Amino acid sequence: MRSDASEGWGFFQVINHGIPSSVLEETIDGIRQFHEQDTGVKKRFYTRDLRSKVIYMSNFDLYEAPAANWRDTFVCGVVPNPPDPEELPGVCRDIIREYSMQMKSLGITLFELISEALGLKRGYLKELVEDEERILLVGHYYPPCPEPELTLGSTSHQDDDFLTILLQDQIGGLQVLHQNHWVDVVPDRGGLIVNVGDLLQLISNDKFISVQHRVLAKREGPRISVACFFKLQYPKGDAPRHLGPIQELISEGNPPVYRHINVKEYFDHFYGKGLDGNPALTPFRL
Ligand SMILES: O=C(O)CCC(=O)C(=O)O
Ligand SMILES: [Fe+2]
Repeated sequence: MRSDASEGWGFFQVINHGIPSSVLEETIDGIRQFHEQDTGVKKRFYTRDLRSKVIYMSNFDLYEAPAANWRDTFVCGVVPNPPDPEELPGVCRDIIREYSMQMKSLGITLFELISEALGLKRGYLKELVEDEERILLVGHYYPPCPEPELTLGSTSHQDDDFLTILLQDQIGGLQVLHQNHWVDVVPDRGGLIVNVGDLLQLISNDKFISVQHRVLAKREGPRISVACFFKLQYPKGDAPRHLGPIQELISEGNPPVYRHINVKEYFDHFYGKGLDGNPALTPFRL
């Protein structure tokens, strides 16, 4: 595992993940094939309802964010309730199921390593999310852009999850903010990128930092990326689900940086503002 950690741990590249390169290539290919089908075929999956099991759309935050992004997106929740095979698009059905299984197992390993890095027992984070874990598979398609200086593939943002495992093709365009400079994440064939998200920043009390990232629009393309978001299920009903800095990480010398939040409150804030470039955790800082 390589990391860029001089400002807190926020961004890694995982190389020895054990996932066959053919699976990575077929996943990119499957998502590309989905997006390159006739509009009439894709229409069946089009919805702006983020609660749907399978979603095809452009800009989830079209009506909230200040600007639209130059990309289309396919989304499906793969854990805990994956769609029935026939609910998935035929062109990428099998590879989505295979890739999801690989992600679930890599996610467990990453949660174990991060628990240990925080000085906690290996199973700590896994137990914390047990029964509530939600993994979303998100397949982006960034078409070639005739005027890339006028727009972005994705506006600067931090992810609303614990961590995101990201697979990108060879086109490039992803950048992370490091010491106030945008740094290219150069595509590495066979490598997977791991971005720390807001929820891990919150519970680790800023030991891990949610990485700010964006995607440039490019004349070359299309660019395909597949992001797996490890998050919590959106709380249903009235029972609040609270999350705050892990007790074991708090001491007199290390006071909590965040208050305990209701997860619904965080998600409502994140989706209410869209990808507007502002950190979603700010209102929850003490
Ligand atoms: O396409 C990429 O490389 C990044 C995607 C991303 O940041 C996201 O889905 O949150
Ligand atoms: Fe992201």
